[in-house]
Amino acid sequence: MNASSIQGTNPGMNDAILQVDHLSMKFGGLVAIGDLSFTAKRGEITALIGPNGAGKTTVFNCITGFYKPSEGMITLNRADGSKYLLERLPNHEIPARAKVARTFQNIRLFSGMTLLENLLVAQHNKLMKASGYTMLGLFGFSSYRKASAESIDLAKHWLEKADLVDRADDPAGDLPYGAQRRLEIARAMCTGPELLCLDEPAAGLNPKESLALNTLLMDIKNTSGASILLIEHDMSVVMQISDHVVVLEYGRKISDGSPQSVRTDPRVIAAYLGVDDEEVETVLTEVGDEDVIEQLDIGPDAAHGPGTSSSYLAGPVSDTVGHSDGERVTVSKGASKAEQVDARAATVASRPVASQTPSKPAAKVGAAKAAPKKTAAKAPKAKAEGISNRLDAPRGGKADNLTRIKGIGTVNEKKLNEHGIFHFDQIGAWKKADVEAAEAYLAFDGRIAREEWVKQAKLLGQGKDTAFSRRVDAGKVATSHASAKTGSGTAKTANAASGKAAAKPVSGKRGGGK
Ligand SMILES: Nc1ncnc2c1ncn2[C@@H]1O[C@H](COP(=O)(O)OP(=O)(O)OP(=O)(O)O)[C@@H](O)[C@H]1O
Repeated sequence: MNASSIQGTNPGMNDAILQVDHLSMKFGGLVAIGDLSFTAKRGEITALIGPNGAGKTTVFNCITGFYKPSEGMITLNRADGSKYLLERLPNHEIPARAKVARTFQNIRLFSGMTLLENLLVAQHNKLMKASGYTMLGLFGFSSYRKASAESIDLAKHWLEKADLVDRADDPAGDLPYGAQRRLEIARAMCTGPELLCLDEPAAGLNPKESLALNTLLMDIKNTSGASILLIEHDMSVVMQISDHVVVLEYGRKISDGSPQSVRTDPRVIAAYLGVDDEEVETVLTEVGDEDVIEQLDIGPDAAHGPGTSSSYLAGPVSDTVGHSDGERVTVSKGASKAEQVDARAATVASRPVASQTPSKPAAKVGAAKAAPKKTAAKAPKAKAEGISNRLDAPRGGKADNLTRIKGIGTVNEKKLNEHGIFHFDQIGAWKKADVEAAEAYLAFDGRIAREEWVKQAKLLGQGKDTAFSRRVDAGKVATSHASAKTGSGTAKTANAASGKAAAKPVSGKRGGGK
């Protein structure tokens, strides 16, 4: 036993299979994860969601040993009572000893090998051990024969579960995309995990394939004893199969609870919509969800969200974050939409009771204007006007659907339009000064460059697609446009046109998979 394994100190079943305590991960000056704590319960499906760049994959990389966290503790409680501190375990030991398996955003199968071979390769360690790490396997050593037969049985078992047994002898590369995703999960299950970590398993799947995936995941949960930690942007998957949802924004936890509670959490809605502080409540009112507006008036729900003095948020997000080694790094001001909702809720909650009239959303919009205004992120108007290729109106009276650019939601598209930006080629031609000017009024410090809007816009302007625009066009991402590829219109008219798209902001994503 070493420091990473605490065998026998915790006999019996621990309710939590995974406990993440005060996890932080920084890359240079960027805090990708900041003081994150959450628990995944044994036998449950826990979803980790959040807009692009929220830090979800980084959390997975810390759990599976790809990254060593800057701070914090990740404890894996196995069913036999042993505990593993994953941040201390060498990454090659995490699957074997802690029994954690993962899949990746991009499919990593051996495409030239058959399905069966892919599943046998996953059991390589077991077979090597049975061969005594020699060539005895080749000579029919009995322990190897037995292990080999067991491996084949296990592979067949998971091929059946994944509804792929008929294609066991086909090359993996010949499978349709959705089937390849299921094969990856089957392969991970062949390693006998207690915790299965899946990074965007539904990305790029059509509705039928999504359904097959849901069925497989529910089957794993109900019959294998494995618990699942899921990163997913497809909210139809998250809401249907998750027991518990943890929401990240800019590396901080902004909500944690049942799918229903998270779905109606104003912080989550604000984070996904990507609006700025003046618009948070306006958007919620436009969304027309009385429950959400009500919550905004009475303040955060202490049962699942951060309270006013909450440790959930680990300090102000738009602030300077201290680290144990003395280094201080800055998270861009005004970055967190969730925090803006909290600030607004606190302001509204401090109003005299008589002024709180929950049945009059219009009055609440008025009250919202009393909330603190953003300061540093808001630039002088002159700077905001400084984009070189503004137009007075869209060419031919028709704007491009800018929400096909990963990072631009309906609210920001509306703002861009208001500032004379209607077309992909305009954004594609932006120079550094234009990007800065746009960031000034969008309050997006550095995000336009990080999300590569210019590069995306160039491609889209040439009539090409990006992975994200394909997701928008396939209806996988909420958009303001009736027809994803064309048209424009304001967020308001779009909400009216697309009905539920706006009323259920959590059902879309602000960006797409990598
Ligand atoms: N190796 C790295 N070096 C520097 N920055 C990194 C690295 N890995 C991630 N980041 C940054 O950390 C932040 C979180 O990234 P991460 O990939 O974890 O987000 P995510 O929530 O998984 O996003 P997505 O939904 O787009 O996959 C981003 O700003 C990203 O650019």
